[in-house]
Amino acid sequence: MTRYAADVQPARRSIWNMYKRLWTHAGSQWKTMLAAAAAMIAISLLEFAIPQLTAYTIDHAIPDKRYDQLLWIAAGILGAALLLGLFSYVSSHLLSLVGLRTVNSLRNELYRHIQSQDMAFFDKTRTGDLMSRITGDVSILQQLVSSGMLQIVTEMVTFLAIALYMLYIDPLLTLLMLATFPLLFLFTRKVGRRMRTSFRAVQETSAEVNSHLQENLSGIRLMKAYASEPYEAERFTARTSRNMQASIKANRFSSMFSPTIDLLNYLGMTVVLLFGAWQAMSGRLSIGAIVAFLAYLRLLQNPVRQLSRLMNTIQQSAAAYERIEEVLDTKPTIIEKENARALPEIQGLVEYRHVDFAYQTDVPVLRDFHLTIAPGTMTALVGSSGAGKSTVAHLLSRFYDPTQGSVLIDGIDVKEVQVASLRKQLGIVSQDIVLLNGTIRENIAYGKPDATDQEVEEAAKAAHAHAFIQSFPDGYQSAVGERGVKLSGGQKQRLSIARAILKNPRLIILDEATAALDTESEQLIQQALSTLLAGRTCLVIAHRLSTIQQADQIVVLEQGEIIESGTHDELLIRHGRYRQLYDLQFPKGPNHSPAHNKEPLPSTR
Ligand SMILES: Nc1ncnc2c1ncn2[C@@H]1O[C@H](COP(=O)(O)OP(=O)(O)OP(=O)(O)O)[C@@H](O)[C@H]1O
Repeated sequence: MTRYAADVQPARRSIWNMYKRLWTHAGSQWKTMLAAAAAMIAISLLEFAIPQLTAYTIDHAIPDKRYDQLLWIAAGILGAALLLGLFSYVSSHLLSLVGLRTVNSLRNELYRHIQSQDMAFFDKTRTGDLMSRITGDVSILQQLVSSGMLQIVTEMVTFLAIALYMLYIDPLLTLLMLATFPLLFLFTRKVGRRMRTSFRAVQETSAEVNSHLQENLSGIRLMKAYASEPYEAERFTARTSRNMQASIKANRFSSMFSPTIDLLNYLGMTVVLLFGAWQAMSGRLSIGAIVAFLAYLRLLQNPVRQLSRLMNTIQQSAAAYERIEEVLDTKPTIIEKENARALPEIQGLVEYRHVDFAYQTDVPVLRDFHLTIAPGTMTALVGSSGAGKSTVAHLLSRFYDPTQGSVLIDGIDVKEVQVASLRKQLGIVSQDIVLLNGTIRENIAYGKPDATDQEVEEAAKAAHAHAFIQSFPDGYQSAVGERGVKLSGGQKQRLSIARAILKNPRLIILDEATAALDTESEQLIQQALSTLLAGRTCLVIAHRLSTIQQADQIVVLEQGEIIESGTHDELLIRHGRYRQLYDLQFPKGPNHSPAHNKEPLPSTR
């Protein structure tokens, strides 16, 4: 299971941290909380008043045969009951309001924090696990805020008030009764810890189920293509079983809790009854007083019972909070400098200065990578799979930072500028095309949300996408399903090119698609790319050499090192690795290759 922070906080500290964090989100609602607290105090007062009326009836109204008072007493009890109902409604409504708002605010903080993480974080984190932290774990905290935060305080106040009153009435009896409370405290502490561990296991296994589900459903085509449904069902069942076992264990603890508290409470009641009866027999206590005392005892035990029930919520919340805090404690390594300035409008000079890079510290991916790309020219990176081509592009977008050396745009180190100002000026067309749920228009305008309809249409025309978009009944307003399943591969690519054309960046990173398309679609895409690349600085990660022959510079990369570079013609003459790759792709020369039926990317010089 993923642990993000160095380690999990010790038990008590994380409860304290949890309250502190919740307070930062709930603090602004202090007025609502105050109103809820007032309603809860009113409830306590009314609960205190009702036994007083009972005691009065038994001790005075009945012996004195005060028929005239019965109606008043009944009215008093009913009135108090009505008010009790009203205040209960008010307090529970206000508390759930505070809970929902707090949790909403915490969820948004968590989302923003996750968004601010660097790519290295997302490389090692499962999406389903994050989703379950943002949804499931945060929701668990809502229960605590709604029913717990304030209730804890009011129950304690009620407890103290009643205990003081009883001490005043009969100190000895009260002390005897309170003797069971240390036992309660010890029990709660001991079981509480074990409860938290078992709740944590429940939440972790449930995150496992979520992750598995998320990965499985988004790979549903693969699963069906390989007819692996029974295998996947079995793997899913294994995860749900682990979750069920963990829940059963956690339930065993929480089910044990209430009966034990009740047993200890009955112990207290037995003491009161026996001692009180003995005192009444010796004439030191009235019957009414014993009845009232027993009623108060119930009231005194109520907060204890509530607190013990709350213990469940607190431990479950603490376990959930630990998982939330682990994410909140992670610090991105790609951090903007405090005085970072916005990257000025770029001309397009790109320099890699002696760059070393590793995803994991012990596996170097780029070694002394040194490259200059002049403004408005096209540089193509070629090399075997895994040579480090995409990594070179990632460093330019500052998805990662070099371990040595630097990456500069127009002479400015990308580490010195605000990340957003850098990425706003980059256009990335990747082979892994992501279309978001929304309309075609929204997808094209993703990099420029304020674009006019005309601008969107022009970009689509330039990307040869306008015709197919118009053929849909809803045109630009057509919805694109999850990952654009309603579009063909070539159509998706043209949409992503239209998106980049509309953004109009000076610098383009093009991760060429490897998947072969039919000739017509391929030609349309190459034409769209010609429009996109013309006049801009382009870094092309090339898989097919047919498309880059006009590049101003071709860089051959092997195992993270540049082994040769030059123009297509220069490299062919050199008879090195490029020539080797070229001969592999075009065994009988480019004109005989089926792959060559494509328009080469333009020279941008
Ligand atoms: N996110 C990552 N975390 C760890 N290692 C990675 C990550 N991305 C790539 N690598 C490793 O870095 C090396 C270079 O990968 P890169 O994707 O840059 O190669 P590439 O030349 O673009 O390959 P391809 O042509 O197959 O796309 C590979 O060994 C790869 O396994």
